[in-house]
Amino acid sequence: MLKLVNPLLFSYIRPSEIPIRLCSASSKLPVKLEKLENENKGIALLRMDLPEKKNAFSAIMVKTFRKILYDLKFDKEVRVLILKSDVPGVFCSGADLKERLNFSVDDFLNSDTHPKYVTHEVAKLPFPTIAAIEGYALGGGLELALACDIRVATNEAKLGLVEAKLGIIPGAGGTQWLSRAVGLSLAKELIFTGRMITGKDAAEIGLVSHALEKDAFSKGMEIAKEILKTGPIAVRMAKIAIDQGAQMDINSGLTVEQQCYAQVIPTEDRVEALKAFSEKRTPVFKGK
Ligand SMILES: C[C@H](O)CC(=O)SCCNC(=O)CCNC(=O)[C@H](O)C(C)(C)COP(=O)(O)OP(=O)(O)OC[C@H]1O[C@@H](n2cnc3c(N)ncnc32)[C@H](O)[C@@H]1OP(=O)(O)O
Repeated sequence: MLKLVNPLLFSYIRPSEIPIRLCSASSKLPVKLEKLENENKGIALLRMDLPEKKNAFSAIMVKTFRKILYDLKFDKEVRVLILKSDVPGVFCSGADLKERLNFSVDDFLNSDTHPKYVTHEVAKLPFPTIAAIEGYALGGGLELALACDIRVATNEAKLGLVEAKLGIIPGAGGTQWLSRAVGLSLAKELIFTGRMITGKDAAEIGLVSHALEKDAFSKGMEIAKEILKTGPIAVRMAKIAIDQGAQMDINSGLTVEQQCYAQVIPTEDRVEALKAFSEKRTPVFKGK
C-alpha cells in the first residue's frame, strides 16, 4: 500500500538537506551522536573527533554532520543537544584550510560541503543546543558554537573569528550571530582584527554564558539536566518565540510570543504542572 507522506514535511526539506550517503559505514566517523540513557534520557551529545585536522570542517566532517543533523531535527526523543569535542585542546578549527588550497571560486561558493550547511542547520534545530568549548574554537568552529543557543567554555579556551586574517570574512553565520551576541561595535572590532580571545574574556562580553576553570562539558551537562526538568513543548515554543521574535520589531515579536503561548495552553503538561503544584510534588511531563 502507498504510504502517505505529510506534504508539510516536503516543504521543510530543501535540496541541500537531502540525506547524504556516507562512503564507508566501517570507516571511523569524525562526528558521532550519542543519546544518553536513564536519568539523562533526552540529552544527546554530538562528539567531534577528527584529531588529525583538529576537528576542521573537512568534506567528510560536513557530510557526517549533515546526515546526523538531518535525522536529529525530526527526533522527538531529544530534549537538549550538547556539542563537544573528543579531541583535547580544540573544539573546532573551522574550515578545512588544506582541502581549500585547490578550491576554485565555484567550489568556495557552491560546494555542498561548506561549513554553513552545518551551522545553519544547528541554528534551526527545534530543541536547545549547548556548545561546550574546550581549547580552540576558530573561524567556522566559533560559528558552530554561535549557532548554538548556549555556550560554555573553559577560561583557557581560545575563541576567534579569524577569517579576516585569511583574507575572507566569516561565511557560516559569524557576522550575524557574533553581532547579535555581543553587539555591533564589539563584533566589528573582533571580526575586523581577527583577534582571538580567551574563554574568560568571552564570558565578560557575553559571548559565552559561563567560563570554568576546567571541564566546560560538565557545566553543559548541568544546564542540560536543568532543562530536562522543564516542559518539553514549552521549551521548544520558547525557542521559536525568542529566535523568531529577535528578527522582528517588538509588536510582531509579541504576536509571535502569543502564538507560541497559545500552543502550550492546551497541553496535558500544562494541566500536570498545575496539579503537581497543588499536590506539592514534581510534575511529570510527557511532552503532550
Ligand atoms: C566558513 C568559515 O567562516 C571560514 C573558516 O573557518 S576559515 C578557518 C579558520 N580557522 C583557522 O584559521 C585555524 C587554523 N588552525 C590553527 O590555527 C591551528 O592549527 C590551531 C590553533 C587550531 C591548533 O594549533 P596547534 O595545536 O599548534 O596544531 P597544528 O600543528 O597547527 O595542527 C595540527 C594538525 O591539524 C591541522 N589543522 C589544524 N587546523 C586545520 C584546519 N582548519 N584545516 C585543516 N587542517 C588543520 C594542521 O594542518 C596540522 O596538520 P599536520 O600535522 O598534518 O601539519
